[in-house]
Parts: sequence; C-alpha cells; structure tokens
Amino acid sequence: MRRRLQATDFKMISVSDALLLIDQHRPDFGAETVSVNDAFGRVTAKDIFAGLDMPPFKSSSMDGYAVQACKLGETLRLIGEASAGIPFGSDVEAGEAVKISTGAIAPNGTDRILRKEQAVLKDSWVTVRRAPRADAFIRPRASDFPKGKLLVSKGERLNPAHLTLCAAANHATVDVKRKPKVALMSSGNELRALGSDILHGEIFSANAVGLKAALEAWGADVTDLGIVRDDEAEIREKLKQLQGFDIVIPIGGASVGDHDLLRPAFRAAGYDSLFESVAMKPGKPCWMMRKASQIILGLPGNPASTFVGAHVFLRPLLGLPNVFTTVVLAEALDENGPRETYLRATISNRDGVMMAAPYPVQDSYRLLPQATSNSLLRIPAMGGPYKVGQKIQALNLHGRGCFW
Ligand SMILES: Nc1nc2c(c(=O)[nH]1)N[C@H]1C(S)=C(S)[C@@H](COP(=O)(O)OP(=O)(O)OC[C@H]3O[C@@H](n4cnc5c(N)ncnc54)[C@H](O)[C@@H]3O)O[C@H]1N2
Ligand code: MOO
Repeated sequence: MRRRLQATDFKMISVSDALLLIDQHRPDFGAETVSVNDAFGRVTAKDIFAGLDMPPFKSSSMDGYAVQACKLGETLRLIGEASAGIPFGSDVEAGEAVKISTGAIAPNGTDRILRKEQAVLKDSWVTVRRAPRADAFIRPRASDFPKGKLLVSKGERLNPAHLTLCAAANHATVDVKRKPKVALMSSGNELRALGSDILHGEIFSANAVGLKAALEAWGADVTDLGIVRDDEAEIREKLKQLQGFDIVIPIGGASVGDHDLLRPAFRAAGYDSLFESVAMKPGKPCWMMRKASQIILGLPGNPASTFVGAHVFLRPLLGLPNVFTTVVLAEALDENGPRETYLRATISNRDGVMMAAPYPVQDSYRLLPQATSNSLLRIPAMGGPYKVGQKIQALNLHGRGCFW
C-alpha cells in the first residue's frame, strides 16, 4: 500500500526562503510582439526608446499670435496662419504676426506667442495688449524627451500612461513577455461545480473562480482544469493534462489528511520538490515542485490560505513585486507565534495617518474577511506584542488589480 504523507514529511521553510526559491525558479516566459493597443498590463521584454523627439517640432502651447520681440501698444501686421497640422511656410520678420493655434509649429523667425486674450485683432492688424517675454508659450523641440531617450525599462508592467508614451514616440508595437500559461486544478471529494445540486457535506468549488480572476488581472493566460476527486487514478489522469502550462496551481489537498493525495501523485509523476510547507499563517501547506521548466505551486484549500498564498507567492512567481507600505496599528496585537502571519485588515486614512484595523476574526476557513479587507498586515514570526500606534508593514490589496 502507498505510504501516506505524515506531518513529519513536511520540511517547513520561512517565507523569505520560499520567496528566494521562487526567484530562482521563475520560468522564463519568452517574448512576443503585440500591438500597443493590446499591450495594457503586459510586461516589457526590452527597454523601449523614443523613436522621435517630443515635441517633434517647436510649437505653440496657446492660441494666439507667433511673433518676435514686440512692445505694449505696438501694432503688428498679420501675414498668415499656422494651425495644428498645417504649418505657415515662410519666415516671420519683426513687426509681423502669424495667427497660431495650440500645437501648431511656431514659424521660423518667431520666438514667443502673444496670447489671443492679450491682443486685439482689427482687419489685418494685431495690437499688443501685453508684451510677451522671449520663449513665452513656446514648447521647444525635444523638451519633453529627445529621440533615443529610454522611455520604459525592460520588466515594467505597461500602464495607460506608458502606452500613451509609446504611441506618441512612434511604437505601433511593443515587445512584451509572453503571458504565462497557468492551469488551475481544484481537489477534493467535497467540491462541486457551480450550478450543481449539492449534498450535505459538499460545498461549491469557489477558490478557483477568484484565483482565475486574480491571475487574469495579473497578466496570466488561465485555464481552469476543474475539480479532481481524492482518487489516485483520477489525479494521475489529470496530471496527463498538464503539458504546455508554465505554472500549475493545485488548490487544496495540500495538508496531511489521508485524502491529501496531490503531492505524492506529482512526485510519482517525476516532479521534484522545492518546498513542502512554509512557516506562515495562513498558508502553511503551500508547496512547490518542478519538472523541467514547469512549476507547480500548491495552495491550501482554505479560502484565506489560497488568498494569502496567491498574494505572497503567486504574484512574485509571475514576476510581479509585492510592495509593502508602513502603516500604524489601530488595535493592539498579541505576541505572534513561530509562523509569519498575514492579517486581513482595513487601512483607512485617519487625519493623514494610515491606520490598520485587522478583521476581528482571522480563521482561514472564512471568506468574508478578505472580501471586506484592503490589505494584508505582515506580522513577523515571534513579533510583538504590538501596541496601538505601532508601525507595521502592510501589503496593499486594492488599486493594483488584485483579487477578492
Ligand atoms: N492534522 C492537520 N490538519 C490540518 C493541518 C495540519 O497541519 N495538520 N493544516 C491545516 C491547514 S493550516 C490548512 S490551510 C488546511 C489545508 O488543507 P488542504 O490544502 O489539504 O485543503 P483541503 O483539506 O482540501 O481543504 C481545506 C478546506 O478548504 C476547503 N476547500 C478546498 N478546496 C476548496 C475550493 N476549491 N473552494 C472552496 N473551498 C475549498 C475544504 O472544503 C476544506 O474545508 O488543512 C488544515 N488541516
Ligand atoms: O495555514 Mo492554514 O493555511 O492556517 O489555514
């Protein structure tokens, strides 16, 4: 009979060691070229440089008249017009003015703009109501950036402002990292697909729904392989469907129960263990294996454990950094145990201070805390006790395309 895993089989490592292993084994997803219109959220595979000067020509930042030095009360002869996209073709001399619109090329010979509001136009004559200084309302060529300037570094996640920058700088396409192909696999006899009738003792398989959304927001190409029952033969069959995925996320079946069959099945299929268990709470039974370039990141089935494991490990596995900010505790906390703990909490701005209030109950079977929290407070192993007002590190969950 196959030996079941015992608690003693799990070598528990620290969160920082697990993150080190993730860094060392992050798959190389390769690169592809996509239209800048489809590049939102993609990660750049190369540095992106400006293909032209910006602005590409000396232009006006106001509607008015392009002129040379002139005096208050002076009357200038209107000799033509420069509108955006339609240049005035000749040189401009002292005593002359060219009507100009915002974004139009400032004609040769002009070095300042007389704003429309500061001039009076009568027939073909413009009277100066306020003399502009040299360079007034002129956008010099290349004053935003010159051709060749590094605009977006390799490894950046393209945001809307980056995309506008790329488009303006003449990049119709960009080279981006290929989207990681990620498969989800929920495990457990108690799980039923949404829409099924459930029997007493069964629950709906929920974690993969949120996790899929999160992964998509984090830039992955996700396939949900559905539910696999706690049955060795069924798991073996499922494992045959994993070719072609960069990352596979089994959910549940990670602990020491007699029905937790996933790890032995992966081992039997030739996967090598990278870590078996992590000193964190929730998320202790997170595990990682690899075979060739494929990574398996097992997340525990308790919803909070899936949630925290995904934020702490899955984002970095995809190459997305987790950024912590310093916040102030709104409540006292007891001394922590030996596991690094992530508390689901709400951060709010109270008179300019970012105060963090942990959700009052933190059991990992609960779904509501993560649905109503906006951050994870990181409490170091053996940290504390903490007093109200003490500073602590928080992982911000909202405002960066996160899940739940
Ligand atoms: N004797 C021990 N028991 C447990 C330990 C331990 O160290 N010794 N660890 C506990 C911890 S910590 C966690 S976390 C859980 C993790 O267990 P598994 O990853 O094996 O997950 P399951 O047993 O399959 O499920 C746990 C819980 O979550 C529900 N679940 C599972 N999958 C889903 C899903 N896709 N959607 C919604 N809910 C799901 C499942 O029904 C269970 O209630 O183990 C502890 N036990
Ligand atoms: O570590 Mo478990 O993930 O606490 O519930």
